[in-house]
Amino acid sequence: MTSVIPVIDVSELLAGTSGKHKVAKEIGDACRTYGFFYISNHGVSEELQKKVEDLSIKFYAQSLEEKEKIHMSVEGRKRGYYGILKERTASGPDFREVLTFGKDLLDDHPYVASGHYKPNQYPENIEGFRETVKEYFQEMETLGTRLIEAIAISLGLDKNYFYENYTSDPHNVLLLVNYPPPNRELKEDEFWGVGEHSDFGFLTILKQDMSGGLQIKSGNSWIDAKPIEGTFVCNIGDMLSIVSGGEYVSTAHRVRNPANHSRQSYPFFIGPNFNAIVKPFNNQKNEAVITDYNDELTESVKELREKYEAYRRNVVA
Ligand SMILES: O=C(O)CCC(=O)C(=O)O
Ligand SMILES: [Fe+2]
Repeated sequence: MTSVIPVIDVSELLAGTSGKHKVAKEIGDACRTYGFFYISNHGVSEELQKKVEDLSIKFYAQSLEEKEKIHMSVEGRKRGYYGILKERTASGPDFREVLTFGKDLLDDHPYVASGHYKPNQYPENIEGFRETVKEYFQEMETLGTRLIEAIAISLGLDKNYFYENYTSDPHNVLLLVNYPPPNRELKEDEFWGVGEHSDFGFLTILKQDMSGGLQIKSGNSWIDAKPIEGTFVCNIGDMLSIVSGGEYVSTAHRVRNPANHSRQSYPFFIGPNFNAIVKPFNNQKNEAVITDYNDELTESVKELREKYEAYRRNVVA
């Protein structure tokens, strides 16, 4: 692997013009070689990105007490804030703090009704936060849909393969992440902002600020995924690698804030529907193994899955 992660201009893909197949091919090549690529001309306005950044900076500048008012554990929400060194990767606790948001599902969605899926928590003391984050989430979903279509095409599949099999009701998550500058005296620079890991979903679309610090694994060495103005960094997650039969790689990456000020990044993770069974598109043998596993599901999960299928049929109909 060379140290050049490609920058792919996706304007023709978004416009649906004749160059879109070339874009799909470039994406496919990058997915096989690096599992990472940058996208430019992605259509998400600088103004909206700046609004998200300003709000996120405002949120993190608050006291811990204020931030913990929307802690993830509030009413078992699983969405909201968690603090520095509270999350772990293989190298140890991560030196970053995180705000997480999922999709706002309707109250009659079975996962909401059953209590498995809790509503988002927004910092209501910061004006415009809810609206802006929702708008950004929506933009990321739309952009992600186009990229996933291109990935399907690049694998020789129908453009709608992922939508039909996996992403009609996708489990997407947006993080607003703050990496404070490590304090040398406290030896905080011995921690990773986020240690070596791969993403577990389908595709991640990341907006990083200009601080730097993101690295991706290449054999036994690491290459910098430097910030490039006007681009997002995209990477393949474990589940999409599985669907591709291992053809597309889910590459390990890590971050340490090199700046003497906070680094911010906003990853948007695209994952399959909650009840999806992820399997290689071209491997029947694996499919059989995974179907056996299905028999081991507990009765309560089976029941929930059936309710969900019924709900999906209704929503789609
Ligand atoms: O902050 C970044 O640049 C990357 C974050 C990341 O890899 C993750 O949250 O999974
Ligand atoms: Fe990651």
